[in-house]
Amino acid sequence: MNDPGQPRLVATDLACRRGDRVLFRSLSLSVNSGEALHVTGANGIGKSSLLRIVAGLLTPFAGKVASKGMIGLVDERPALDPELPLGKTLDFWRGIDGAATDGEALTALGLEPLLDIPVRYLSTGQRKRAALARLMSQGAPIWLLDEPLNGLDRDAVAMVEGLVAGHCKAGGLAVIASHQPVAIEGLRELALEEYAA
Ligand SMILES: Nc1ncnc2c1ncn2[C@@H]1O[C@H](COP(=O)(O)OP(=O)(O)OP(=O)(O)O)[C@@H](O)[C@H]1O
Repeated sequence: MNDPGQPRLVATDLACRRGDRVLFRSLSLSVNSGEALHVTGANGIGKSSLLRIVAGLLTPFAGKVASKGMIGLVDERPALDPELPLGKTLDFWRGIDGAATDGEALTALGLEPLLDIPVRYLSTGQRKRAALARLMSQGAPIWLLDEPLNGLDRDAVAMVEGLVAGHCKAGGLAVIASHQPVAIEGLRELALEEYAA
């Protein structure tokens, strides 16, 4: 039985329709504190749509999502002002999030040498790491990560896998949509398949 004080995510009988296409139907998932779920499937199958539904950014065609704990989402659109130096835009979010772990996140993600560089000049992998730093400083127990390993080199992939594993070990939970293999102990898989009407 899950402790009522711990984060939890439950989706029941979800259906998702985009345009005139049903992407999935009767999809349920449950992720408890300490667990990570890897959502896999072909391009366009609906992984990002599922994460957006779980985050409350997209209304499901059917079904419902219940969550306990704040949700943090990292996707292809990091909310980092492209004109500002990285340090300043992370400071902006730290002011809003009010969390005190930013220094830890910067070190963990190797971002300290990049703080004076405008976000628009950062490489794909650097920008991804910056978005993860913002997520870490947010202090949300529920992490929704859409392709978090895209653009990362091998060392950075291992670093992010370690951060997610550490987050779960500390009582958080994570849902990761990724084409790439994700090496996290105990990771469960939810494989999305083509929906046949
Ligand atoms: N706003 C929209 N209106 C209509 N269709 C959309 C919209 N956004 C996405 N789609 C379609 O929904 C389908 C699923 O998209 P989604 O981004 O969820 O897939 P995905 O599994 O994350 O893909 P990828 O692996 O390529 O990132 C795609 O066919 C896409 O074209």
